[in-house]
Amino acid sequence: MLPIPRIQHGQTALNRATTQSEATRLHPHSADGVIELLQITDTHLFAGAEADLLGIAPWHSCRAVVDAILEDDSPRDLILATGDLSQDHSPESYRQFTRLMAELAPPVFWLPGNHDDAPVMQAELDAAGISNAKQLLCGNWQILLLDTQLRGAVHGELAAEQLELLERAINDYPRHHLLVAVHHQAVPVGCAWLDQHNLRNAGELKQRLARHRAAKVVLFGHVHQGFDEVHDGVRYLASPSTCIQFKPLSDDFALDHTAPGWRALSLYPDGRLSTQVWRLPPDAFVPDFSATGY
Ligand SMILES: Nc1ncnc2c1ncn2[C@@H]1O[C@@H]2COP(=O)(O)O[C@H]2[C@H]1O
Ligand SMILES: [Fe+2]
Repeated sequence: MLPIPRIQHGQTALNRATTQSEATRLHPHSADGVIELLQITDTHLFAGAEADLLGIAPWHSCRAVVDAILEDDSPRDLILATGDLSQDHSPESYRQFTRLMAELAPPVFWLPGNHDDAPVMQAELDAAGISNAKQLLCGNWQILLLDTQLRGAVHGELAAEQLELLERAINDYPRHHLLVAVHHQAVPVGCAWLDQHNLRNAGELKQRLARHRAAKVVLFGHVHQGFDEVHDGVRYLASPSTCIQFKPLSDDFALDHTAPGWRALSLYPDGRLSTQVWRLPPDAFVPDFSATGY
């Protein structure tokens, strides 16, 4: 009798993904080894497409973002969905997400945000054939998707096993450039109300990144605004949400008058990167402030 093939941890149903040890290998489309990726974050979807979040319907704004991405047919290698995919935690809200993502060709990888119900999320994304891989090797880059969710809290924390995953990834692939994706911000973004809801043990992340000698990028969601700063040699990047935007540099909770968006990144084999925030046209899905009160 032939042995039953053993599915290794990290293996996915994706065409272009093969597995070695715990990491999932992806092969960049481009012959020169540049990795093209998109960040989509904080979709905050409900079960119902018409449901409202502070003056806009997140399904419709996410639908418009997917349409805008589809207008540009340049090849992409992967999409990172950095949490708060659901607003109401319902299985149907995750099915709304998987149906929208199914329209985009590249494989999607994900991590949970403070709003997500991780078991429901995983069940629905698994059922839709979306990979649960959290350690990717793509060309000269390693991409890690870490879980910062602390159940019941708005702020985040990296649990011991997440820190071990990071430590192991750095030890196993010291020459790969490293992109760590998380939900919560590890550096202040300048909004006092939101910076209380940060990654509480960011120091643990920073200590480990400081030991890594190749390029280092931390990509996060949660802040519903674009962000791009370098701290101690680490590039910290965030994307606008596909729904509501928070007002930059505001001490108190306030919405911004900017349109929903996403981030595109090109990761070069030598560790450089280029990146750009894209948004829907001005005034698209900007809430009526007189109605929401913010
Ligand atoms: N009016 C508000 N004032 C303060 N916090 C809020 C308000 N509305 C929503 N929030 C919370 O702030 C959180 C920050 O981003 P989240 O998307 O995690 O979800 C948000 C809500 O949990
Ligand atoms: Fe969010």
